[in-house]
Formats: sequence, C-alpha cells, structure tokens
Amino acid sequence: MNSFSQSFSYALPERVGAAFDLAVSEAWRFAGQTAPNPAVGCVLLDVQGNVLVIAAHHKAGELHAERLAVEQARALGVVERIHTAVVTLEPCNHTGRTPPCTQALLSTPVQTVWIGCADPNPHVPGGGAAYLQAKGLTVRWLEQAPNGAAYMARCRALLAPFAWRMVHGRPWITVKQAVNAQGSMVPPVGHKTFTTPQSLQFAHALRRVTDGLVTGTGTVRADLPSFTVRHVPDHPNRRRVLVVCGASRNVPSNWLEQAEQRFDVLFCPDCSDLPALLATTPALWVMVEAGPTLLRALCAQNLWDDWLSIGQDAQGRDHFSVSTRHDISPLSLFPEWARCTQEQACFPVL
Ligand SMILES: NC(=O)C1=CN([C@@H]2O[C@H](COP(=O)(O)OP(=O)(O)OC[C@H]3O[C@@H](n4cnc5c(N)ncnc54)[C@H](OP(=O)(O)O)[C@@H]3O)[C@@H](O)[C@H]2O)C=CC1
Ligand SMILES: Nc1c(N[C@@H]2O[C@H](COP(=O)(O)O)[C@@H](O)[C@H]2O)[nH]c(=O)[nH]c1=O
Repeated sequence: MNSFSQSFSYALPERVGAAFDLAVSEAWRFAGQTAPNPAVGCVLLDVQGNVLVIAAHHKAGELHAERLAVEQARALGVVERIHTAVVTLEPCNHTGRTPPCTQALLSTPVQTVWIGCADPNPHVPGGGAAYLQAKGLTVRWLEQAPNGAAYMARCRALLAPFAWRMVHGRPWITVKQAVNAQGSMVPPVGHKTFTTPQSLQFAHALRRVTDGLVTGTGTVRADLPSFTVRHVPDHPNRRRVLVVCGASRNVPSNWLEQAEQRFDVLFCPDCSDLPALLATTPALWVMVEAGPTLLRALCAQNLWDDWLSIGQDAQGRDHFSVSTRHDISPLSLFPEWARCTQEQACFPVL
C-alpha cells in the first residue's frame, strides 16, 4: 500500500455502507434467476471511495459478481483505480462452474475487501476471506463499518433464501394469502383475484423474485391459474418449479399440459414431504399461492417462513401484514416494505 492510498483509506469506511446498499440493490434485480446460486452484488471503489463499477451475479453458470465487476472495470479502463471491493457474500475460493473469485480480485490492484456475509455453503471449501488476507489484502467484515448493523440486515435478507437452503436443506417458503373484508379467500364468481391492481403488481413481483410456486389441487380446479408474471417484467426464458399438493392429482389435463410448458410440475400427495420434494429442485425461495385447505395444513406443520396476508377492508383498500418466523426476511428487500416489521401491518407504496 503506498502512502497516498494509505492516507485516503481511512475515509473509505464512511462510503462502505452506501456501497453495500448499491451492491444489494443490484443483486436483488436478479433474484429469482440465480438458483441454485445465491444473489450476490459487488461494488468496486477507487481510493477516494468513488464508485467505479456496480455488478451482480446474473445466473448460475454465468460470471460471479466479483468477476463480472472486474471484467467491467477492465472494459471501462478503470481497473488500475480499484482500491476497495465491497461484496455481499464472501468471495469463493474454489473452481466450480466458474474460476475462483479470489483470483479475479487478486488480478487487480485491490487493497481492501469488505464482505457482507460469510459463505454458508457447507459443500464448498470456503476460506475466501482468509485466503485474500494471506495474500496481503485487508479484509473487513461489514459489521465493522460505520452503521454496519443496518446495512448487514439488508445483506442477510438478500442471502436469506440461499442461507436457509444451505443450513436447513430446503428453500425459504413465503405464503401469500388474500383475504376479503368478510374474511374469505374465495374470489367473486367469474374472477380469480379480488385485490387491488397495486397488490396484484406486488404479488407478481413476488412471483418474479421466487424460484418456484406451491399450490393445491383445489385452487387448480377452481381457478385454472396461469401463475405467470404479468404485472411486472419477468426474467427472460425462465423455467421454474410448480408443486401441486394433493393426493388425488385431480387437476384438468389441459391445465396440466399448459402448465408443463412453463413449469416443472411436481405433485406432492402429503405436504409433510414438501421440504424433501423441494430439496430435489434448485429452488432457493418458493411462494405458496393456495386455498384455505392447504394453508391450514402448512400452518399446522409450521411449513412456512414468511406469511404475507393481504387483507381488504370494506372500502376496498388493501392492508398488508407480514409475519416471519425468523429474525430476517427477504421480503424486507422490497423497497415498499421498508417500514414493515414483524407482525406489524403496513401499506406498501407501489
Ligand atoms: N385469496 C387467495 O389468496 C387464494 C384463494 N384461493 C381460492 O381458494 C379456493 C380453493 O380452496 P381450496 O379447495 O382450499 O384449495 P387448496 O389450494 O387449499 O387445495 C385443496 C387441496 O389441497 C390438498 N391438500 C390438503 N391438505 C393437504 C396436505 N396435508 N398435503 C397435501 N395436499 C393437501 C387436497 O388435495 P386432494 O383432495 O387432491 O388430496 C385438497 O383438496 C378457490 O376459490 C380459490 O380461488 C386460492 C389461492 C389463493
Ligand atoms: N385471489 C387472489 C389471488 N389468488 C391467487 O392468484 C391465482 C391466479 O393467478 P393468475 O392465473 O396468474 O391470475 C389464484 O389461483 C390464486 O392462487 N392472488 C392475489 O394476489 N389476489 C387475490 O385476490
């Protein structure tokens, strides 16, 4: 480290939190497309803390966030200015579908690497942080940054579906339920939904960021749901898992034929087997859109992580409330959810 960069590096931590926010936001754009990989963001800063590059992992098999960031820095001709890397997840130190990100960082003049979360994947050697340190880089964990805890919550929320799957062997499960002013989930005759257009937009945003859907045979028969992402832009060319719970497998054959064009459809006769079934898929995060019968069964077995209830009042306004069984929720990353806390209702601004 030369004396020039030494003197400026003390000012950098003030910029690190904001850089983490940028990295999380960039990664969040690709949530729903990275499975089985996590959504990860990386921001490169110069010695004064100016942002050089913002990058994220787009898709499994494509470049990891750090490597893409370094490639973009090269393309922009700013690689020699890289002083600090901010990464939401500990850089990988092994060759998987792509080479180690530690090597990508070491191919630059980077001096300090700030890391959000340690890699929770028990199936990879890890040690990226220690390796970079052994190579002479300064490695800092986000907790050490000014206001690190606040930024850390966003990093953990981003990683939550992946971390949950790594530690507990099944995807994160979010239930989304709409309830009308009379306390019923059943839409009016001739309709599949009754919530406001803004709520539908939110529901479709949730479909976008999740890797799969879970429903019941009753919902399929009643609604012939398409489960497409229509009210917000979807990821291109995606194929996701759709689990239909029910012992009867009694769903219309033409619905199944159409669904199989877009989804890998799996039947689950007994929802206590849902975690094991989901574990056979690459999904990190699934969303349940089912009727009251299946929701009761999932509730009885604690087979959910977040429960999002969209309740409608007599004036036709939607009230959102979220319960989460854990200390973190990926739902907190929707900007409009920023004011939501556990068990507390809120009104998303869409
Ligand atoms: N407002 C909202 O958010 C939503 C409302 N709906 C509405 O809900 C209504 C349908 O309700 P409902 O019939 O309860 O639909 P469900 O989606 O809950 O499907 C019910 C079926 O789920 C299966 N099931 C029940 N328990 C289990 C279990 N433990 N393990 C595996 N499978 C199980 C059974 O299938 P089987 O008989 O084959 O064994 C059962 O018949 C429709 O009017 C629909 O529009 C639907 C989704 C969301
Ligand atoms: N009723 C209801 C929902 N219901 C869910 O939406 C499904 C229909 O999806 P699609 O065929 O893609 O339009 C339906 O079968 C059920 O799972 N969703 C909501 O956001 N608000 C609502 O009021």
